[in-house]
Amino acid sequence: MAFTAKILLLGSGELGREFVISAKRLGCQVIACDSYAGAPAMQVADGCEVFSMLDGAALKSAVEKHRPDFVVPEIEAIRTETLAEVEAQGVTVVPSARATMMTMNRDAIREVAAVELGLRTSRYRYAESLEEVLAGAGHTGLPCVIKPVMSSSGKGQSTVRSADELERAWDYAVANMRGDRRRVIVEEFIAFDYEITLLTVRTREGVLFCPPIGHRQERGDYQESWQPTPMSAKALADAQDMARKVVDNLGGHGIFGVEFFVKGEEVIFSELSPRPHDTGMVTLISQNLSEFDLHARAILGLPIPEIRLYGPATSAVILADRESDRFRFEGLADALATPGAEVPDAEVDVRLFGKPTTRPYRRMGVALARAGTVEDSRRIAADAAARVRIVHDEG
Ligand SMILES: Nc1ncnc2c1ncn2[C@@H]1O[C@H](COP(=O)(O)OP(=O)(O)OP(=O)(O)O)[C@@H](O)[C@H]1O
Ligand SMILES: NCC(=O)N[C@@H]1O[C@H](COP(=O)([O-])[O-])[C@@H](O)[C@H]1O
Ligand SMILES: [Mg+2]
Repeated sequence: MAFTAKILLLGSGELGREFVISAKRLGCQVIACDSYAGAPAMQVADGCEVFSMLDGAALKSAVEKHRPDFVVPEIEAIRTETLAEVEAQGVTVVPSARATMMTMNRDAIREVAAVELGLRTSRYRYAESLEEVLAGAGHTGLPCVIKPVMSSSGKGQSTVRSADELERAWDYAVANMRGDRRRVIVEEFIAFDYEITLLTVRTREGVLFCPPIGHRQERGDYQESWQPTPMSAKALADAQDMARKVVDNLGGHGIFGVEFFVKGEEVIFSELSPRPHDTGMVTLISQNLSEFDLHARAILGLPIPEIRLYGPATSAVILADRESDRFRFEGLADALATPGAEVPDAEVDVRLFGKPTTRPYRRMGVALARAGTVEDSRRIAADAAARVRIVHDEG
């Protein structure tokens, strides 16, 4: 069998699963890796390996065993020193070993954005002790947001409104941080009007943008995302300009999810993922090429003649509420029948990720909706998501 390319995927969640489908449609062979067996992307890949992505030796031996053309990170927490070694040996790390290293560490990417590129960010300080947290909050003012430098999906993150909450926020960050650096970023709380993800594709021919995605977060994790989100031409141009500067600095080819806060006409850079973004799952229904298709094409050097929005669309998450490995979904038929006759142009779809276990707030699926307006698509996607119920078999 002749494959277009061989890909080693590091992380095998829902984003990886859709990426595998896109890459396999273009004739790639994909080996999916994660720390547990039966992960979502493994179920649709050609092969799999189970090891911790933070285990450098295991990562190296997976690369040696499979000899991939591309190593494609899907999660943030990866032994990035090993990726640098792999890259030095001639394997393409997507988008680049440096990009994965910089974005895994909030302090590293913040230095690039705020200091090297001079982009507008929130005021911030780093802290490695409670004393430094107190000093940091003195610099940013209250409220402030405290986040481990290594974490994602809001883990270990809290917003502090009064000084007596700082100690709890520090303890919470330390207890939920990944990796071995006891370090947090203390950020000025931005009372933004709205926040966006600007999906930015870096290809051999240049940089392309998807229409901006708006989203709503709870506990630092996204609940719904919609596309397009209304923005002034000036704010969009500013966001695109900043996104281009950051991705050009990071280099390589692929899709990036660049996050901004917008307040009035002011656009504030927050952070970015050098890979498909969770809020970008809306593109599974909104665009001619999803963020996963775009990532695959950019990596493989295939043309992207046009990114076309089919119409306003929303993704809404389906979350679990407890820890369990004995559960099933109910209401799928009901969800797919949303919205019935009253919105004739609407389309609804569901993605269930196939995660083997539930835990509180774990994302198990998304409902997708496209309609005549963003408001209609939000309402329909929320309805459809609510109709999918996770039922637990007791005993
Ligand atoms: N400085 C801030 N001011 C106001 N809100 C903030 C600030 N920092 C973070 N938030 C809120 O928390 C959300 C999550 O923050 P952030 O993106 O930094 O965390 P994350 O753990 O990297 O999440 P993910 O990995 O899902 O992108 C933001 O999308 C925003 O809604
Ligand atoms: N914000 C990052 C993000 O959404 N990442 C996605 O979640 C998966 C982990 O899910 P899990 O924690 O339920 O295993 C990751 O593998 C990735 O697909
Ligand atoms: Mg984020």
